[in-house]
Amino acid sequence: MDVNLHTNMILLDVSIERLLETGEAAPRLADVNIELGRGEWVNLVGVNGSGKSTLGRLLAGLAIAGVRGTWNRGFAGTMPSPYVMQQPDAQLFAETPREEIRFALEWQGLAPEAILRETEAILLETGLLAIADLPWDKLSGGQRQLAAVAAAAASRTPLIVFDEATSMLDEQSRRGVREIAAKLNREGTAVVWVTQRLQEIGAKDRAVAMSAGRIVFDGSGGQFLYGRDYPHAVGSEAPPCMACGLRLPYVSRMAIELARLGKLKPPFPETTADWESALRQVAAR
Ligand SMILES: Nc1ncnc2c1ncn2[C@@H]1O[C@H](COP(=O)(O)OP(=O)(O)OP(=O)(O)O)[C@@H](O)[C@H]1O
Repeated sequence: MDVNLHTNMILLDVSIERLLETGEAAPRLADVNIELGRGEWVNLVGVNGSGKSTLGRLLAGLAIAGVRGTWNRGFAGTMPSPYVMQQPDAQLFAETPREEIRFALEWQGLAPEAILRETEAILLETGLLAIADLPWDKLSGGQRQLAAVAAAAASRTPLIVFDEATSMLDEQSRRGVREIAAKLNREGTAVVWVTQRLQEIGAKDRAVAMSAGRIVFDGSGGQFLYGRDYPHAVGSEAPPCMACGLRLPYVSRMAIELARLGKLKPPFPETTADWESALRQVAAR
């Protein structure tokens, strides 16, 4: 057995340079240090061009030229992990959702009956059964992305990287993809979730933020939005989120303002139901 399978994935001082049009070298990744545990969920955030996709691809084990540093993919093994991108079309191999999922299962060398059984179960679970045999051009972008994610999930790898996989989707498809990722994670798959949607990150979830190729923050979602003292207090200085050029989500700005007025104390509500009850209390005071 591979002794690495129970160890964390580790990148130490990893850098990649890129050449600018002027001929100068600029960092694509600079001195990146990160550790990822088996079954962990990591949110990777940062402004456009900050290096999220490059790091995501590296964590997925995809080859990138010119990488320097040390890395060990530990529990993720030596084979590349599925890397789900924004645009589904570049990652679809087969002609229909059913074939796409069957291919992923065939790669694992399952027996034909097991492939048939699993394919049906996955199609049913992901809500793709009714459109399982339609060609891609008869499906919406959201349905094609769901099929790509279902196939990635079928491959049962210890890690999946989602690179802004829901950014082009409507709310229903977005929820569908997110649910598949959450289920995989509950079952033990580590997930790297690259996103620009900060409202997706829970206060206790791990957030890793990048800026100009560097990791500039690695901590909880709450600390990223409200400062290092969260949930005990809200920092008076710009939180790490703003320091790396991202806008605070609307609800976070509202929470900070209510805290400043003395009407709300951290930890702040997270679900819609908790917000409704908190706002009722604020209004009643
Ligand atoms: N194949 C490549 N060769 C050279 N430079 C690249 C390559 N791909 C990306 N870059 C550059 O590396 C930097 C980081 O890009 P990357 O795509 O990793 O960032 P990102 O945070 O994912 O951005 P976005 O949100 O726009 O996808 C950018 O300056 C980008 O222009």
